[in-house]
Amino acid sequence: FTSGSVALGVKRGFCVAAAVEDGKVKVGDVRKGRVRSFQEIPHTGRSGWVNLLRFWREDRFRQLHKHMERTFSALGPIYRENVGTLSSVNILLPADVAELFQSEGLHPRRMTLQPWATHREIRQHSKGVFLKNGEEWRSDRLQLNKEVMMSGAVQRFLPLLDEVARDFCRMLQVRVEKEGRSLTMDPSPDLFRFALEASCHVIYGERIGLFSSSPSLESQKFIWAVERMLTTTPPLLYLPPRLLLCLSAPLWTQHATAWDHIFSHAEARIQRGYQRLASSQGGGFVAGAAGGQYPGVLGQLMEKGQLSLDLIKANITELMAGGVDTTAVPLQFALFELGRNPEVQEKVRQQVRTSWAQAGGDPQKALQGAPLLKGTIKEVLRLYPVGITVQRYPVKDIVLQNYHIPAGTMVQACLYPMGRSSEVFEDPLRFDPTRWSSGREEGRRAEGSGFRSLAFGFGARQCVGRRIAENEMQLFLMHVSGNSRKNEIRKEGSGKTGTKKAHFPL
Ligand code: HEM
Repeated sequence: FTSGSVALGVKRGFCVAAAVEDGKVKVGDVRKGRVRSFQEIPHTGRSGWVNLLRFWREDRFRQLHKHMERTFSALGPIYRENVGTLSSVNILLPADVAELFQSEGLHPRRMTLQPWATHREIRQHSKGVFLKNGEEWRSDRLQLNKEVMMSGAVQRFLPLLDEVARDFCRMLQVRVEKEGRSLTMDPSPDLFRFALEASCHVIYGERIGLFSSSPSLESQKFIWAVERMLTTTPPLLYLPPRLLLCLSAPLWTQHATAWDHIFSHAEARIQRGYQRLASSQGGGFVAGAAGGQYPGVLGQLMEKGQLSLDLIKANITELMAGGVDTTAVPLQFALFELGRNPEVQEKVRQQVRTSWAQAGGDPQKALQGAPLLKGTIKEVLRLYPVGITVQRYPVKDIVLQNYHIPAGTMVQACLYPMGRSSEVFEDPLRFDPTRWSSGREEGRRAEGSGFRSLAFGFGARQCVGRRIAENEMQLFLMHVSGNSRKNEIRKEGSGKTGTKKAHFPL
């Protein structure tokens, strides 16, 4: 992760919106050369199958972010790509993303992750918001928003995340004390446990004891299953899953088995949650009646009864699958960046300490008083985005970089190259959480600058777990870095892929 920033080879086109009228680009404008045609967009080769072969041969699936960065450098700020059965238009400038966002419609659509969808279909599981589209998606999504996105929901689940973050720090402190003066460790397994413990507490209202000296093997297996499911997804995206299923291809079998495991883990906990709630309410669910205690997202959805049990299961399983790697990996990068930028770490720590002292023990107030925590997370996700693209299918014709994009084309905002582009960010490789502070000049650097922080996607279809993830990560950093004067994070080792070890001295 030490590459240079993206230098764009082509100048930006002129005013994009002028040629679109009533959702259609005027044919005359295309013919007269005012707007260039779709076919003229620079591309990486016409044959999707030849490209797919190249991807396999050069192992590009694991380096897709680098491939995109290189391609933008070579072809400019927009290019087309066909790989296997998929075709996309790729963009990275905020003004273009803003244009895309304006044409996403009432039911925004992402690229379907076909292997995930095929798994649900062959096992006859319902789909959750991640895989649904249209009105079906919207009606589930509105229910979920109430439980995980709205400010009332955040207030309900924040104390649960705070409890898990504090316990994690206590466990770390005990380890530091046992080790003597300092502790050097690979934080990765602990971060995954932290993320799973936090997810289970918020989603099921249940602590699962992952910080004990003998955490359960079942939970470890769940973590492995999520990792296996995620690593087998990219190569499967470009091949028809049903064909692989017929051939019993090992890649497909591994993928489907990983999903089966994720489903059975969720199923067992949902059953337990159901029984717990039923017994606490004498057999029937009444909204808000679980003894006044917050019963977790699952309990809330069951109490309200607006979604069928089947849909609750589908959505809860997706929340669980989406909730572990997504926060554990950025936290690892946060430790890495804070470790190798001690002056930034000190600034964050100072702000956290002051805020903590003024917050009177209220974690939400403490977070609000320490905006550098939010800046740190934004900065980590800018440099190391979890999902490297956000895709949409515009519902009307649009013009990007002066090229005609017909409605229904898959357009991807490429987050990794955007985060490292010097056209979009000043000194892009510098880790600087203050660049997100309000009033900083840089905020106005690029046109459409509201569309520079896109790690959670945008609009009505943005990440539904966003508030859980942001608060979970910020509380973790608050407790690990600032709450105790003793915790100072140092980076140890020099692994190519980021943090090898974190060092916590007394
Ligand atoms: C750093 C952490 C995370 C990042 C960067 C992230 C990123 C994303 C992105 C980019 C999308 C697509 C949004 C779009 O199309 O505009 C998404 C969707 C989604 N995420 Fe996350 N996510 C994170 C954490 C989580 C967590 C903790 C959960 C569950 C608790 C979760 C559950 C979901 C679900 C269910 C969707 C589909 C939403 C829909 O289509 O309506 N994510 N996420």
